Amino acid sequence: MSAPLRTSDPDPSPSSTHSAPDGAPGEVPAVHAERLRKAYGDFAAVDGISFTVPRGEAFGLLGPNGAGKSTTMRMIAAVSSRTDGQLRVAGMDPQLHGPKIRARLGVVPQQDNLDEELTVRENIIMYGRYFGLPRRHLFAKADELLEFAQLTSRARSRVEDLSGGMKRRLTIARALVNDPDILLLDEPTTGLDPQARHVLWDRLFRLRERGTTLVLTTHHMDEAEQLCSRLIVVDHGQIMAEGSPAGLIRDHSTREVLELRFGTDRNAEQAQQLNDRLRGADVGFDRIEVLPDRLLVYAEHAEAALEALHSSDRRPLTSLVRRSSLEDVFLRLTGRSLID
Ligand SMILES: Nc1ncnc2c1ncn2[C@@H]1O[C@H](COP(=O)(O)OP(=O)(O)OP(=O)(O)O)[C@@H](O)[C@H]1O
Repeated sequence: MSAPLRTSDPDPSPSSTHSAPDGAPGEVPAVHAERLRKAYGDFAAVDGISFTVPRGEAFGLLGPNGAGKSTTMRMIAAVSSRTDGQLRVAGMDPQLHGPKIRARLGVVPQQDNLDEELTVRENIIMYGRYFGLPRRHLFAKADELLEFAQLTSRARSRVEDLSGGMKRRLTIARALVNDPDILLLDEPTTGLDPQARHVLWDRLFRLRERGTTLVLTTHHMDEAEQLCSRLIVVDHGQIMAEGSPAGLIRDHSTREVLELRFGTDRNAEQAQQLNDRLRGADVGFDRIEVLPDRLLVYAEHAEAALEALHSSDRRPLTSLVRRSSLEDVFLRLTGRSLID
């Protein structure tokens, strides 16, 4: 579905010639940002971030509300100008080549902006007309995309009759009408139920397999883990860490976590005593985080840590052993939870 990004793209901007910092030699990265900054008055929503997305990658911006993810996406989509730094999309400067860049992008905004008056199929066709696609091509394309989005049986339905998951799939199908090299997705599954999210992840995974570059924002760690080959963790407009989901977990957390609940009033007081006890145990203990409703014990061997506690008189009300996740990485890096 994706046409390759070519190094020979005509681009009159002298500042847009640069070598690819990542990916195969000679390949222009899908996105390249250097000390990218966006300020509103004195407030820096994006505060000097640098990253490269080689083509074909599924790249994520993971961070809490207000981290600056959407602002970054708007600059990539060439609908918002940067205050400072460099940005290239398919080798082009969004401030100089907005229309050319937009022709090669698919954009899935945070809020669905489908035309509620039109049918499902008409939404795709109308959108395709903005790109000047020929009518006959567009009809065939709409049918292909409806099938991809598993909406063929709803082609004649009005948008207002669709479920939230179906609307999201239609927004993605519509964004693919111009065969984009790069698909930008802002919070693709926020607000959807678990089943709808999995259907959507499956569709996005297929796009990734076809070579479409995916750039997505999310504050859901499971989404980042499912979809992204690499991601940046963003907070207060800055990059806290960068890597693959597995690499980030390896670098910033223990292998396992033991979650303990002693009761709301007792969690904090238990933490210090447990800390002292686990320091002396051979369980690969790192630290304890106190959350309002539970303690998180970071240890390489959480089951063994639990056993060490069972031999004491400090019995938790509930206990759970799990693998470390990106949520733990975020907590480690920022001292805060991803979901407020
Ligand atoms: N037009 C604007 N004027 C002033 N401040 C803005 C504007 N747009 C965004 N901001 C601020 O910039 C910061 C980053 O916002 P942004 O929407 O990029 O965050 P986000 O990480 O995408 O979070 P969310 O998931 O909630 O959208 C926020 O503090 C927001 O209030």
